[in-house]
Amino acid sequence: MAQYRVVSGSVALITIQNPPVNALRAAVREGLFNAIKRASSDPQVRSVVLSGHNGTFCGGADIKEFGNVSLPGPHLVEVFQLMEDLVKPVVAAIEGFALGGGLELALACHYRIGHSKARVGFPEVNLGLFPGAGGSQRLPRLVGVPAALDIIITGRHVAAGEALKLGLLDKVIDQNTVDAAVTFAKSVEGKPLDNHRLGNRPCPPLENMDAFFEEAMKRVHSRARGAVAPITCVQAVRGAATLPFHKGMELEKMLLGTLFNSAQAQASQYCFFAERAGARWSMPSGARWDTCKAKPIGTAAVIGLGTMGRGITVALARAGLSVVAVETQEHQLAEAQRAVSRMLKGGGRVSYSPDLQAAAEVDLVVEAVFEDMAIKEKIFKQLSEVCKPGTLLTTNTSTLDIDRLASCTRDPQLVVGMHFFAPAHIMRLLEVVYGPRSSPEAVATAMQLGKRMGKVSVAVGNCTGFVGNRMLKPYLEQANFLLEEGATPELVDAALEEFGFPMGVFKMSDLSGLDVGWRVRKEEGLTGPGVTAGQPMRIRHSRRYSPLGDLMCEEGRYGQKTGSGWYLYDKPGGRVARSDPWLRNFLEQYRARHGLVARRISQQEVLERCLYALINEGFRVLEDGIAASPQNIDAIYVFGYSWPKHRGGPMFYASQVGLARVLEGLNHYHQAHPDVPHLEPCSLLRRLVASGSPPIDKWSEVVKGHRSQL
Ligand SMILES: CCCCCCC/C=C/C(=O)SCCNC(=O)CCNC(=O)[C@H](O)C(C)(C)COP(=O)(O)OP(=O)(O)OC[C@H]1O[C@@H](n2cnc3c(N)ncnc32)[C@H](O)[C@@H]1OP(=O)(O)O
Repeated sequence: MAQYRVVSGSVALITIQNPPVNALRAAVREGLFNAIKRASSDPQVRSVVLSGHNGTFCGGADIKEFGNVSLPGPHLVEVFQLMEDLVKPVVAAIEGFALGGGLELALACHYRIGHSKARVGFPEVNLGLFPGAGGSQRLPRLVGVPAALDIIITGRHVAAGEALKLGLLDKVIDQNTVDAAVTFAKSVEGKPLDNHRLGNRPCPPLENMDAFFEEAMKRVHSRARGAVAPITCVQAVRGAATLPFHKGMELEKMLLGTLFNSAQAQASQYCFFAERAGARWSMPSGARWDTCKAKPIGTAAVIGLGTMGRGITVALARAGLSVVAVETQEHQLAEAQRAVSRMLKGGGRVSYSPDLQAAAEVDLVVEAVFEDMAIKEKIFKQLSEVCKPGTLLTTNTSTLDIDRLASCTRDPQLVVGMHFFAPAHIMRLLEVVYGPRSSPEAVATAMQLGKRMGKVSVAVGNCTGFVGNRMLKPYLEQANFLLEEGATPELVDAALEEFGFPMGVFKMSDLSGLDVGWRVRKEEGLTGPGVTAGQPMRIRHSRRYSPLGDLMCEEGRYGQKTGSGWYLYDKPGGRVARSDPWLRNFLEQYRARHGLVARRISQQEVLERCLYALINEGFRVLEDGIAASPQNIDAIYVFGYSWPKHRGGPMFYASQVGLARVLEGLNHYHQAHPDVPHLEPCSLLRRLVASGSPPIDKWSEVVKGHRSQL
């Protein structure tokens, strides 16, 4: 786990060996501890170089170990202190990554030499923690409080060049880092080390320290959306700035104790693994990630250059593909060309054409035109004739039937959905949608392409809205029903924002445009002149329906783009939402017209109705085999719908709340609203509760049992 050998006559070279990222699990900590002791007592050794096997210094503490009540082996703090106290110089040779505990390890060394491509950082905040093995105390002493706080709070990866400027690295080199570190170690043998022991150094002084920390705390409170870890980061760094090292370490230990087994830390760490679980996809046919090969993709075409098409073009170009961007409307094409060039800052290989024929020779097409089945069918028919044999035809539809599009083509097995999220070049999620005829190779190719674009890709089955939008529907529906019953957009949004969403459902709807859902509802036959004539306004397909969104659109209130929606904006395109007296009147008149009596609605009811309805649909998605696992659903929600990471995604949240409580809540609300089928607890949820509410990683056993009885 920690290889020890003496090189160049006097240098103990200690190499951490725990692939793939050399995480500091118990055996590694033990190995390091013993290796340092050995170097200390070996008379031949006058200096030490610490490195990581296979070009990676260290990815930090082993997150998989965190669930253990008592961690075996020596504690990291103990290992690092032993290293810092060594009387022989220790040089960290940093290649690849030094993250979290890996950077803390490097900070306990006396010198740090990094490769020019190396990255360092403290991503613990993303795991609901902070650098609690000395990092919060040593980093400010090395680089100063403001830089340290920024690195610790953001969790960002710092490139070697910047780390050198900050003084975090002593040297950056392009050649073999270990060789350079060995040479350097020999050059400092026998020299005094006191100033290189960060625990001995005071923090560089900071003017207006109180004001600095007060401001930092205010900023963190406003951005953390209820997450505790960022607040603890500020408290710990303040300790470093004001306390002697050993006192700071005591504070750090106390603060880490409050986080380590907290619900938020568990949720965030669950998200870390859920993010990666999507890569191990499988299809109901048994096809899997490790048995299917992706086709090589060098060129792609994007059809339709609205907002989504432009973002997709940028994402593909940034991934190194040569892209043909097609838009039949000349004016839109010219505008898109300007916008894409701006986003790519002149880089990328993109050509533009008004003609679909330009897609003839590409390896893959992403269709991103208007959400209208007839238009998409026509395009797929044309693409099938125009493109060379073997071209993968994908669609960015957010709800429509992939199989219907596939049936318009010569090779339906080459058709999959690639559902991006706006803005497509920024949002991390990609839903890869397979229909009954999509080939495993097509899925593997889309998944691989998602990875190249840096996306969190999740393979899902074909149904209306796939996973994300299918679950969103009951959530939006509840929000509208709550307005009918007496809530305001402000009340609903406040409850959801307090829960941790960056934006409540109505602000989000104003941002994305109310007309988008209106168009989908028209397509689904839920609204439109031909549909509504002679029908009761609040019932569709024998169930409760809220026409509020349709009525708003009929008034021309599409949200931010028109200057009014659920809120009022100072101008079309304005961003600052203000309460709108018009809307209050509108809701009052609507309720009066339909004999609805407004009642007081609590934030708890808002949360339970919106979130439980969404979660209930998540169970149905699992039941139907549309998502392969709750982890996949949660990744979709965290990376596509901004579900707060510290709540772990909807299915994890349900497991934390308690499945029995969710079931009870749904039963309660369904009794109160029997005309709302989305509130009726689904059978998988009932079965899970009947099986004693197993932990989330055991749900699949109940799902399998459930499916085999279908
Ligand atoms: C004794 C404990 C005392 C408490 C001390 C508290 C203070 C210290 C805390 C920490 O150090 S927490 C950990 C901080 N480090 C991180 O957050 C880094 C996490 N890893 C990454 O960001 C990335 O993995 C990477 C290092 C940038 C590499 O990225 P890459 O894309 O190359 O690979 P991945 O697919 O992400 O990972 C490969 C494989 O490795 C698993 N893994 C990665 N890091 C860890 C880890 N720190 N612990 C355990 N496992 C890790 C990851 O899950 C992948 O596994 P598979 O999915 O392939 O099974």
